Amino acid sequence: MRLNADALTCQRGGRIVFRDLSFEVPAGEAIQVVGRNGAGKSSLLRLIAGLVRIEAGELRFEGGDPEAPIGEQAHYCGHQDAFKGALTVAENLAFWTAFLGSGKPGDTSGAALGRLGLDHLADLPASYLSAGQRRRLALARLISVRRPIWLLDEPTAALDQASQQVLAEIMAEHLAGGGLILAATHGPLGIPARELRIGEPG
Ligand SMILES: Nc1ncnc2c1ncn2[C@@H]1O[C@H](COP(=O)(O)OP(=O)(O)OP(=O)(O)O)[C@@H](O)[C@H]1O
Repeated sequence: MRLNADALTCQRGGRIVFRDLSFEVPAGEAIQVVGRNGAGKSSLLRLIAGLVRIEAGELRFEGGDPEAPIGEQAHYCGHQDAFKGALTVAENLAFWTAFLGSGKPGDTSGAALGRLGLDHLADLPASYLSAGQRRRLALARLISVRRPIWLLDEPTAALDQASQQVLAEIMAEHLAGGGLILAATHGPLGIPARELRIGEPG
């Protein structure tokens, strides 16, 4: 599998964010998207996820499912963690597992909660979670449903050292299993990654 971006241009609010951006991500590789504030790192991840329109250029996912949009073969973890505060931690993850996995049988959400150290909080309403716990719940989706492309926007934000280590292990396992990762971050990612710098003048 390989994600190919060819001369991508992204426009938001009538202004060009980046243009002619080309790169490729082979299976088993992580890309760290870096650049100044406003360079378009989040926009790039959202564009790959299918949440922002491609203004020009082309995005292809070789070896993926030709029938499915790339966004449906990707996990997108953005800045905002999408949960219903009144539902418990376990209920929120069960919802996302069914939704993202198209309701396929085999509930892997219990194991995912354990891996992210949330099993003792499973029955707590999500609104009671701390910032780092919320982020861990968002990341639990990555392993409760298997998708080859991971698009992670500042994934280590709010995570303590131990949780950053768990995330690094999960990412390394995903790469070892032939997955791809694009992560936008200002800090270290915790795994070997190739740098993709965007938004530089010229
Ligand atoms: N919904 C939107 N409508 C219009 N413009 C937007 C929208 N979202 C982002 N932008 C603009 O797109 C540009 C790129 O924003 P983006 O969030 O992708 O940058 P970033 O590199 O992720 O920044 P940061 O490091 O601050 O997170 C910015 O100039 C921003 O103002």
